Amino acid sequence: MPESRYSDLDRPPLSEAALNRALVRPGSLWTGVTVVDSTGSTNADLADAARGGAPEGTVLVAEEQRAGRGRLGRAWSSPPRSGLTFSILLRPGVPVAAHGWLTLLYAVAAASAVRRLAEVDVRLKWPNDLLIGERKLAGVLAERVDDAVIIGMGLNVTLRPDELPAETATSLGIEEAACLDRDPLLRAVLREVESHYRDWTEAKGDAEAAGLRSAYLASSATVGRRVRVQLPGETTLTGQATGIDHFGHLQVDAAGEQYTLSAGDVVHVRPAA
Ligand SMILES: O=C(O)CCCC[C@@H]1SC[C@@H]2NC(=O)N[C@@H]21
Repeated sequence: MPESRYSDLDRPPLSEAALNRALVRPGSLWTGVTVVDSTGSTNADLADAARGGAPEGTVLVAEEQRAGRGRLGRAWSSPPRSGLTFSILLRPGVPVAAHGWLTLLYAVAAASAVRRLAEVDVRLKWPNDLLIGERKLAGVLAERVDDAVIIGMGLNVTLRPDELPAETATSLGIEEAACLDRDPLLRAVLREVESHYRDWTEAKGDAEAAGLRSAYLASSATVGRRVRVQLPGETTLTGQATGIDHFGHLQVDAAGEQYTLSAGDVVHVRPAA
């Protein structure tokens, strides 16, 4: 893996004031952006805030997380100011059955923003990992708290190879991306999330009508591939990923048997024949 060109000196802090000026406006989804130096987990903090009645559109960004949470009980870690670790609070007034699409919506929006600003080819591993090639650039974690949904994202920006949690991960610095400035990256992701979220809520959670299903499929690195899926528990399923259903679930053909998966850890085995 090539060395990153970036050092700790290239890790300036985020500006809370600038982010609020850019994002919090009349009619905007975003109601306030808070940047903290260090916390356990921005998802956990916003879950507490949601229980306390915090409004939709609350954004919490941490320069450092000491107990960042990942999908399937994993951890998410990155050195201070080397990535973007942030969460948003939504209170979607659409049927709960459609909420499965929220993480996919977030991944589509983030991929589009990063692609545009950083000029890298980002694709999505189901359900919501952002990949460059086969390496993970970012992950998304959604958690429900009563009628609220907290969605957190970790995006590797200037991490060096020795700072990555695994050989299967990467960062924008390592990929020699056109933008390594976290302020515009964060703004672009949140603006894109807002736009997709508006379309989706106006379509009452119908991903087809909102154009979300086709947008997800266009960015998918999983559909059409042979996959091995670690299901919750000890079960593994190997087969061909054939599509995404009405609920955002992955459809897999395993030796002629059709499966629909709502959760799981996907490994891309090899390209589709
Ligand atoms: O790929 C994954 O497993 C999801 C990772 C999500 C990490 C982010 S970082 C900000 C937010 N706060 C957390 O504790 N987790 C998410």
